[in-house]
Amino acid sequence: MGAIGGEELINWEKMQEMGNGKEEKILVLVRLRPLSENEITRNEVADWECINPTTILYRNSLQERSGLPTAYSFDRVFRGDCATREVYEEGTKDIALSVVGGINSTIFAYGQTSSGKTYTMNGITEYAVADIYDYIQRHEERAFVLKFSAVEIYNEVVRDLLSTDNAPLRLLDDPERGTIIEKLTEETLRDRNHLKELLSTCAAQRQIGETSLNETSSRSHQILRLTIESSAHEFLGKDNSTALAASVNFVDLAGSERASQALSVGQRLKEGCHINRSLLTLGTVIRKLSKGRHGHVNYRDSKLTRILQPALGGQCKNCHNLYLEPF
Ligand SMILES: Nc1ncnc2c1ncn2[C@@H]1O[C@H](COP(=O)(O)OP(=O)(O)OP(=O)(O)O)[C@@H](O)[C@H]1O
Repeated sequence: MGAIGGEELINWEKMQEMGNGKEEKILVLVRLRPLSENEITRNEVADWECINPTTILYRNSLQERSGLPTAYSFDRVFRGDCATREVYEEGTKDIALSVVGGINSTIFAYGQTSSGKTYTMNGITEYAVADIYDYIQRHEERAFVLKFSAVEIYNEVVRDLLSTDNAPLRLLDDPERGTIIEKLTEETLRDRNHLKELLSTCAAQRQIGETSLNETSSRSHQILRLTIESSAHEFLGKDNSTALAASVNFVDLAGSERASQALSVGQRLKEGCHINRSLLTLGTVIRKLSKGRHGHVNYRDSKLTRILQPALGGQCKNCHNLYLEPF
């Protein structure tokens, strides 16, 4: 992504180009996690190393027959000692903020259990919300309405994270809007503190399981959706309508560990199967979309991809997505 110009948080020309499909719409970033205190105590060493801003090296010589490290390239890679602020500023800010310009966007965190997905997404969501509100404050010429909803998908069951009612929610097909979630709470936000309160509610409600890899592992996918509608206060004529509406999704995916590695049995194994199947579907959908969306895209194979279909490009012209992959 290019630099953001001057005072503006948004580079409008760039947004227009993205909306017109002239620019890359899927970016993949990798963030390495620093070793935890436990890992340091066990004398573990990191297998991965960033050698430049777009390349990481895998050097686990035990598993490499050739003994040579393998290099992998991504749109951007971040070292273990970089702050979340840096990941946000350099990798995700433009994408999160494209929502105020009327462009749908989605930021996913994908990776193995305990790789730092929730840590990274919490920080990115917080910075994005602060920037969006700062932008709104500086644009008094427009009227903004912000709406927020949040769901988790656990074992292919969808639940409302803003409701104390734990009942599963149904997905319905709307001919205009694609998949919609029946009876989902959508809060109209009063101010940024209201959103902070709702984010705390979501964190408390999210299904937490315990695995042998991470004591507070998230075994569900979480989708936080912020929808922003805006229009100019001044009427510019019906042919010059400036009304904009778009959503940004912050998606913290469940951990993708192998069943054998996590010593999973019973409920944990069932969770792992659902998680891996939905991640596989998401991967297939993203791969097909990145190749130009020819032929059938299997959104319907999991609840995760059904819910994200409008944002991923199933129904919209203006979409922009980021795949953030902590190792
Ligand atoms: N960049 C980082 N710097 C410091 N600590 C980190 C970083 N990333 C993650 N951690 C810590 O590592 C632990 C695991 O992180 P986190 O819970 O975010 O992983 P996760 O990928 O979301 O795991 P799961 O899929 O099981 O929910 C947490 O204690 C978190 O505070």
